[in-house]
Amino acid sequence: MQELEERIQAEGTVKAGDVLKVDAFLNHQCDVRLFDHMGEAWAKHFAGKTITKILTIEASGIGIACCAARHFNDAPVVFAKKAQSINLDGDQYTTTVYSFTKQKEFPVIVSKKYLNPGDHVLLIDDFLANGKALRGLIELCEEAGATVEGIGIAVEKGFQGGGDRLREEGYDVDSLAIVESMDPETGKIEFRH
Ligand SMILES: O=P(O)(O)OC[C@H]1O[C@H](OP(=O)(O)OP(=O)(O)O)[C@H](O)[C@@H]1O
Ligand SMILES: O=c1[nH]c(=O)c2nc[nH]c2[nH]1
Repeated sequence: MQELEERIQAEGTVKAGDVLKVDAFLNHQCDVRLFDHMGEAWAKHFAGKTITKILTIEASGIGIACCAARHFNDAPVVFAKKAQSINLDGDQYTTTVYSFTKQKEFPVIVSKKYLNPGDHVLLIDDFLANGKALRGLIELCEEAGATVEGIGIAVEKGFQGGGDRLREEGYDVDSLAIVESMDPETGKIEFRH
């Protein structure tokens, strides 16, 4: 998606440790017009698939998933929580996920009320790196007996391999920008096309 690639080139910075910082528009300050265009692009890619639910993981996927939902017949958005809470009641699907930016394991929890065997799920997230977050979400869908229809990602870091492993397994992964290489010394960012 040209618009997203241009924003990454203009406003993204490359940090040590394979970190791309795009918090000016994607995952701290949020450009909702861009999010809307991203939703439009996923709706085009996944046209023909019936999506009954959008599933994401807190925190950064939530805003993007909500904007995307407007392009999928206002499908309900469920976000997996990364902490137990007194506000979480009843039966839950749970697993654990290693967080890339926080560098520790988190529980990943969805109430059984909000993910059902009949659901056809679109997974949405801001970043795909090693694929740990998506593995967690896929596991929750498997526990629930829900079908994963596709995966929409804003920025995939292709060199970390998580996306290609999922594609090899047959998942339809639509990443709107795939970073092929990035250099913290020069700041150079190259995309896969
Ligand atoms: O493919 P992976 O290696 O799993 O990396 C991608 C995940 O990493 C980030 O989550 P993180 O917990 O780091 O931060 P967040 O709270 O901003 O969502 C991002 O939002 C994705 O969910
Ligand atoms: O802001 C972010 N930058 C990254 O490089 C990254 N990888 C996973 N999650 C990420 N979030």
